[in-house]
Amino acid sequence: MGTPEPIPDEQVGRIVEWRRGFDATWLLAVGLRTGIVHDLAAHPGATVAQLADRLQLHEPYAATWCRTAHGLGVLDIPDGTDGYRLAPHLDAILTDPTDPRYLAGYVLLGTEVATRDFEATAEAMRTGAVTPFQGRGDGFARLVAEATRGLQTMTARGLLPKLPGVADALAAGGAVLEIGCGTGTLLVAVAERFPVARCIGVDIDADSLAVAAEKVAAAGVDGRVRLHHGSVSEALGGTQVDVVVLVEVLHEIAPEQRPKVIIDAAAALRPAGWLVIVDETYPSTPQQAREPEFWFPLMTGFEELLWGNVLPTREEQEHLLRAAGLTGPVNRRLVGAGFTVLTTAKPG
Ligand SMILES: C[S@@+](CC[C@H](N)C(=O)[O-])C[C@H]1O[C@@H](n2cnc3c(N)ncnc32)[C@H](O)[C@@H]1O
Repeated sequence: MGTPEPIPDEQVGRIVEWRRGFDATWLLAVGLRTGIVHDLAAHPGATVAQLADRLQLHEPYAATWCRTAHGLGVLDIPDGTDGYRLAPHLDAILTDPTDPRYLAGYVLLGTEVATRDFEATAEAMRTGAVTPFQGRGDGFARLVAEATRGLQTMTARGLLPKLPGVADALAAGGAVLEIGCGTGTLLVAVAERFPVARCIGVDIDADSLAVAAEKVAAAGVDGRVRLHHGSVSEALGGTQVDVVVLVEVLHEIAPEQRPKVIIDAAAALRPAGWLVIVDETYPSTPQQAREPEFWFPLMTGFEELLWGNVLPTREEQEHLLRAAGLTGPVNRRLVGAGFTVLTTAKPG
């Protein structure tokens, strides 16, 4: 027996629910841009009048924002008060960039970037026009870095140090190569966590690398973090590293360039070194497109259509590893909203 056909009102309900998600995303963005979210994190229980006064807001608008946010479950009303506080955990998720669940950047990437890309999408559907990542400027690069910040934190703090041998190697002055290092958040986190480790970041986006250079200098780790604009083979010139990591990068690499990038990554690894890929896996079949684990990558594929991105399927990911001589076991697990973590050690 297949799934029963939905009745018309169920279909109406689904569309209204999607539309509510659109408004909820904008409500969060407005709350972040105006400072309401941060103010409530700092002053739980604030009244509308206090918020309006502190943030110089039009009070009736602030009241509507709070009433709506309360209705959506973004805010709670502490018992016996007429004030508001953020619902549990939303202070960390929306205001703490060091939290692995931080999502404010992702919300703002939706309203600042996806909204504009979607405006151009109907026309692009006819032309196939692309506005690539590279060349969108440093504001875009910074926003992407904020959107992926939780993943970078999770990778630097939780994932890399737990791979067999990696923490010891880095603590003893070993090296990490990040391909597609963007604005350098992960490199700085690794360099700070392992005070004698060496880090190499490679990217093809000059704007991102300029921001990365600022962050690396500000963190005082510029003696151990080297940034390179161009290819991995040029950056390494034959030296080998203990770990190669790519976070939200494989799907950003043009499909025809992927085999060389992964071959270069494998060549850069010392024997028994680890390749770590944190990315999104596109459904291979129409049936998979309806499975929850593929919903997030499915949306990314649509949202990043204009960036020229084509998300890899599981089969493509595995073929790339095998074709690069990475023939050992591939560990695959799903994290967060729909990210795939692939880890494999280079044969010894
Ligand atoms: C979504 S960003 C991720 C940046 C960073 N890893 C992060 O998590 O924020 C993807 C990055 O991959 C870079 N990239 C795309 N193709 C590349 C290639 N062939 N070699 C190196 N970097 C590449 C882009 O320029 C961009 O900085």
